[in-house]
Amino acid sequence: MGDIDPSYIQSTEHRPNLSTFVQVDEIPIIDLSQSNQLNLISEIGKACEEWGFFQVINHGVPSDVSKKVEIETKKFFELSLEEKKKVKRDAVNAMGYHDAEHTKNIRDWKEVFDYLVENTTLVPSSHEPNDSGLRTLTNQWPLYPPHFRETMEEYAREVEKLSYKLLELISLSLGLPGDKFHDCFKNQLSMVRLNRYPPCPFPDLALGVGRHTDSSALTVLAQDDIGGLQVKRKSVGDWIPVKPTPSAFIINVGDVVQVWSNDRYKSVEHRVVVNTQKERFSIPLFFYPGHHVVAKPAEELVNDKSPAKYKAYNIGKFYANRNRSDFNKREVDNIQIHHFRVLD
Ligand SMILES: O=C(O)CCC(=O)C(=O)O
Ligand SMILES: [Fe+2]
Repeated sequence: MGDIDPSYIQSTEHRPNLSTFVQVDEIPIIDLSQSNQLNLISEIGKACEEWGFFQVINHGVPSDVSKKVEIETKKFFELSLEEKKKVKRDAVNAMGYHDAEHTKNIRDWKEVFDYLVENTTLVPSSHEPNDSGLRTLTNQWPLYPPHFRETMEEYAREVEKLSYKLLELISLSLGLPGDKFHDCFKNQLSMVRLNRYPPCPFPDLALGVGRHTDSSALTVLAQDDIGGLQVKRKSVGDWIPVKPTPSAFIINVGDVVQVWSNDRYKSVEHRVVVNTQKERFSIPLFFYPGHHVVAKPAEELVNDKSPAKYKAYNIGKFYANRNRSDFNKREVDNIQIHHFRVLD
């Protein structure tokens, strides 16, 4: 079996307890096709408040589009490493193939392919606060498999529609206008990530993705039937596996919604455990505002009794800061939204 590369090893307190790994279905499942809109909004609000996570069914994304994406994803990862590395991500272009992702400076047991929902978008040239320059970020598309690009673009368009719908429902559930945040997604930095978690001989030491919150506004995740995603239960702090539900999407509140909602909805920690037997695929779309957006608690939710819990921060700078940190292992902690928290 050999030894594990030390860069993958989680510190003792963050290793998964595999003996208690049971599939329970506690994360709410919400039917988006229900005709009672008020009920739907209230189910979404409750799930966001209690869990920060829920699954949606009858969501409108055509099943053939999802199926095609699964097939193309598998075909891409089956290519030789040499072929995949023709579209590898580097320090300048954050999009493409990558097999050395780090979460909290520990290497994840996975390989990924990232692409932007808008094929070209603008990001700050650097994370430096005084640098107001912008640069263009463009997707890298592999030559093989031949239908990869069109399949991925079609998928992104469909899941983007669902993301806008969820954003509207979440806004309404906070008592805000449905279109409150719509314009924040002009020039969006949203990205789709194809994740492949290979079987791992050391599932007790490594994680597919270490514990983290998503820095998006919200995340719309498709997973296969293997399982491995775990969510930290808000009330108790233990790790709850998200049982795969056929053709459902898993939705989670990201850091931006936590800030917009002034902490009513929390961006909840999650992680992925791996197993010795089976590879697993998952596909999140991180629905992410444009670089120009200044994130701060919605003014309707702030008053004398409930003052703003966050200082305003620029989405583009946050993104630029994060993107330099997951490419290489760094000695300092990544930027997090709690750095913008107003101290009580
Ligand atoms: O693979 C999964 O189920 C979740 C992946 C994840 O949390 C992420 O990529 O941010
Ligand atoms: Fe995540």
